[in-house]
Amino acid sequence: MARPAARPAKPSRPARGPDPLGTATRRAALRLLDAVLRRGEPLESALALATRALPGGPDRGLAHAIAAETLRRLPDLDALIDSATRQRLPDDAKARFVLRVALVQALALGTPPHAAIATVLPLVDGGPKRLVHGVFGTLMRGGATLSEVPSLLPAVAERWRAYWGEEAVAAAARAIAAPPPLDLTLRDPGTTADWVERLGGTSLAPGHVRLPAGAGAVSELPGYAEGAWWVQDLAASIPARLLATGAAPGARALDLCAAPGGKTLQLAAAGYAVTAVDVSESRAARLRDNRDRIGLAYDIALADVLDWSPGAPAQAVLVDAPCSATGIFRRHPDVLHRAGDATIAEMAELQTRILDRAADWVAPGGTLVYATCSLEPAEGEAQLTRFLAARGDFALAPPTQAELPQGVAPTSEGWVRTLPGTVEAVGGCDGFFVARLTRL
Ligand SMILES: C[S@@+](CC[C@H](N)C(=O)[O-])C[C@H]1O[C@@H](n2cnc3c(N)ncnc32)[C@H](O)[C@@H]1O
Repeated sequence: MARPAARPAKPSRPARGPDPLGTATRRAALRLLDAVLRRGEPLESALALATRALPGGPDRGLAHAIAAETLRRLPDLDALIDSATRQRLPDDAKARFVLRVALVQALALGTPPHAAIATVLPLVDGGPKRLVHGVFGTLMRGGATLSEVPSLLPAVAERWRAYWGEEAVAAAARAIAAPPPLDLTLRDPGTTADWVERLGGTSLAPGHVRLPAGAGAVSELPGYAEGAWWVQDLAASIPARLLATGAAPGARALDLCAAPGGKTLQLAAAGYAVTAVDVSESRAARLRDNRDRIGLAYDIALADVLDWSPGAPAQAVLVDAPCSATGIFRRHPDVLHRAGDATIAEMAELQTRILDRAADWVAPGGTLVYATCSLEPAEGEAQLTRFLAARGDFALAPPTQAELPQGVAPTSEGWVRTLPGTVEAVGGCDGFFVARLTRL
């Protein structure tokens, strides 16, 4: 029998030497972009693995900043790249990724152009180095700039234009450009004026303090160590505000989908005996950490709401449902790249299952609040319309103006919808849908 011919040895890839100074950070930024854009992972979840080779916090922070700013500016960066290449680079070409990272540094992050390109060129080793160098050089010599207000991704702009109109799309683009303020929720709303003064902030509601962007490290701010407040966007504070009204001390509240626990803390501070349920172990750990730091009491159940059930119905039930999270795009620009029609439909289906199950745990005369940090009506308005049509034993309990922050009003339907233009003149807020219902 003839022996099979020996296979020619594969040329082995030369081992990669150590990265030149600064390149390891850009390599990590590239890995983050790859995780978000090619694999659909959340930027924050990809961070630990992508940056594990970096020596410390500042390098990790820079890798994160490069990736986040690239995601904010992606349509404009790509338009520049396309304007300088004869043949369009495929969306997933390494050269395009590397050019995005070089350009965002030079045009948005203040890195000198020679450093921006020198630190990324080793990333295309064995690839089209000359092309990358050439495109970058052409754009720099031609005085390329990025517009002050970034362009929204076309698919997102089209979706939101259809739902919310042109002005909301323009406000969303402006919101991407401006770093959002820091919102704090106070453990004791009665101390609002004191904390506004101590922290040098402003307030749009009892128990709320707003500090300008860049207020410094959160853990260094007065009141952090003593647990006087926690970080929570103004819009995110609305769902629990609607349950705090008329809370009977010691009444039972279920906070389903609770971690990291901003709303759990509000409910506990309002006097409820809260059970906080979440399926994620790592996120539930933050429920514990926050409880320890703030010094409020609540029970934590690590469980899937679709399997779990409470021993008895509760006076208050909060469903802050998992969602596409497109309403938090200012702090998490990756959501806009990851949440397409399929994700939105998948999340809406999960929300339906959670909401329908949770509704049965509301005691007669009790209150149910349903909320999502999404700008997609399928996860808000349509979800509630469906629920109300199916459940004659629930009725909307519209919020009063006094229950809502300044600048936020209930809609004519009787729920709350915050949009990119909401309170824009004083720093804006996340996009949320919130509805309160009473069980008859
Ligand atoms: C929007 S976040 C909650 C934010 C939280 N309410 C707060 O204010 O800090 C949604 C949460 O739902 C949790 N989750 C998703 N599916 C779940 C399920 N089937 N059962 C329980 N929790 C779930 C996720 O782990 C996530 O922490």
